[in-house]
Amino acid sequence: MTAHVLDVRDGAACTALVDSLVAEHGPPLWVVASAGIVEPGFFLEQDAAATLAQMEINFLGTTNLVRAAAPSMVAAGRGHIAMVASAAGLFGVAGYAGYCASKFAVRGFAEALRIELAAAGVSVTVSVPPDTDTPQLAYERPLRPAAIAPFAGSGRSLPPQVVAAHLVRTAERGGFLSAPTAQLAAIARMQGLASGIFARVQMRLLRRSKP
Ligand SMILES: NC(=O)C1=CN([C@@H]2O[C@H](COP(=O)(O)OP(=O)(O)OC[C@H]3O[C@@H](n4cnc5c(N)ncnc54)[C@H](OP(=O)(O)O)[C@@H]3O)[C@@H](O)[C@H]2O)C=CC1
Ligand SMILES: CCCCCCCCCCCCCCCC(=O)[C@@H](N)CO
Repeated sequence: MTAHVLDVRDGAACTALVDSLVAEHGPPLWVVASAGIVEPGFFLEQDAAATLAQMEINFLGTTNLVRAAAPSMVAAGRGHIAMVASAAGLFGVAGYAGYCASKFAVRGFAEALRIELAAAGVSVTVSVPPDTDTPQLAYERPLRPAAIAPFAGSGRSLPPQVVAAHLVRTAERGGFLSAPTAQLAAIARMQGLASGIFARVQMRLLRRSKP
């Protein structure tokens, strides 16, 4: 296993790294966009830099990686694109307005991209986990507004391995939302009804228009 370091805000760096990896190894079977940050705090008490940083890394960073990797996967006709959003990308959580926006953005992007790539055989899956035991959660907990902690911190936090394994399983069976707890899965199912129908309608249109 090898690791390479880059800033996902740098689209050119994402393209250069992915291009060199594709040249060496061929198109990826898996791409996981997980880089993210959280800056908790009530919106009116936060500066614009926090909103910007969360959008740039969580949302635009995700699109930079996908833009770099997807063309070779489409050409290969296979592969899984997985993105890590959040339960805060399913519903609003006070104290997380900018974070929620960035994660809703990831989910909206993925929902549309999934339709666009379906005929090419490339799957798109989004993880919407609750609190997960990582350094980010340790950073976030003391900054989470106390008034919202009874809701935002209501569930037990999951081990990252559980979240990751659920995402892989969901992608492998062609599912869209990976909601790794029963409650979140129920919420995702309720909310996704219309999106699921609209996706099928659009996939049919795209398949028909293919030369
Ligand atoms: N932990 C939680 O409770 C939850 C997390 N999530 C999401 O899961 C994803 C992973 O987070 P998690 O593992 O918890 O957090 P961590 O802080 O533990 O890890 C985040 C990773 O993102 C990287 N990263 C941050 N900024 C950039 C950047 N500009 N360019 C490249 N890499 C960057 C960090 O790299 P480095 O260390 O080098 O800065 C780090 O490896 C995030 O998108 C997060 O929002 C979703 C729901 C719950
Ligand atoms: C009837 C009530 C049912 C409620 C079920 C859902 C409860 C879970 C609330 C989840 C709050 C948001 C988690 C944000 C995780 C996250 O992205 C940050 N930890 C990032 O670091």
